[in-house]
Amino acid sequence: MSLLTTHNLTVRHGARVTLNHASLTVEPGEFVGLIGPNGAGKSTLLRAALGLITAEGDSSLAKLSSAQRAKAVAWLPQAREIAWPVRVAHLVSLAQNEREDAPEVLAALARMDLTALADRKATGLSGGEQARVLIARALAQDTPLLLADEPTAGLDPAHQIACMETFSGIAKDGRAVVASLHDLGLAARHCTRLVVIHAGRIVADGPPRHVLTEALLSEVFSIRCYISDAAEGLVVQPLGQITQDDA
Ligand SMILES: Nc1ncnc2c1ncn2[C@@H]1O[C@H](COP(=O)(O)OP(=O)(O)OP(=O)(O)O)[C@@H](O)[C@H]1O
Repeated sequence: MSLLTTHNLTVRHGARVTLNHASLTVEPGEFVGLIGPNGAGKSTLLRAALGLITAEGDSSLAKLSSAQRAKAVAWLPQAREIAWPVRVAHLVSLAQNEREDAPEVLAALARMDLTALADRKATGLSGGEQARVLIARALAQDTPLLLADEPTAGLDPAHQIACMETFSGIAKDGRAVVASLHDLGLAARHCTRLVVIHAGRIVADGPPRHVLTEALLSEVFSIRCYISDAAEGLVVQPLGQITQDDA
């Protein structure tokens, strides 16, 4: 059974259409990377799919009551700053009725390399450490679906890889993750599927090898990339901007 279905999801901000008839179905086993330039509509799609902002069209999650939705989906928003001076373990345990010894809480802390920081005040951590705490809280919710808005932002390379491998593991377990991402290399290597948003529209949707072509990267991102199907997997490295002089 699909974990998320949107049909013709459309968002307007005043006269501007910021999400234009976005239709998407997410199945168990998928790790979907949402990619697109700044302002393309990635956060808008995630928030409209969750029912957090007013939208036309349908989303299977937006129809749920808040109690049903908390069981169906975990949500990691883009904002990462933690305002409450609570212990890290306590903040993560909020996803499990404040049971700090719940296996989901302990596993999430370990997965985000936070076990040694579990007794520290969350507000006293670095920006990247706070980001890992919020990812851990979303993981501890242990839902069939996780929606994450730029989960790897602010993380060092090792923790970015750990985050992507964790999400990949969730998909391999038969659940699903949809994450907006700016790092095309990480998206190419770890996602099972990429959905490209450009000016509010879904313009490509498929396996990374099919989606990440020179033509699409030029058209949507105005960049040149090195693309190689290496033994380790698909490698995509942005090389430079395409300017009007190159056209
Ligand atoms: N509350 C709002 N009022 C007016 N315009 C908005 C509002 N929220 C978003 N937008 C506009 O909607 C468009 C899509 O924004 P969105 O945040 O979805 O982009 P994004 O793809 O997530 O970008 P980024 O990569 O920069 O996070 C942008 O042009 C943005 O300015």
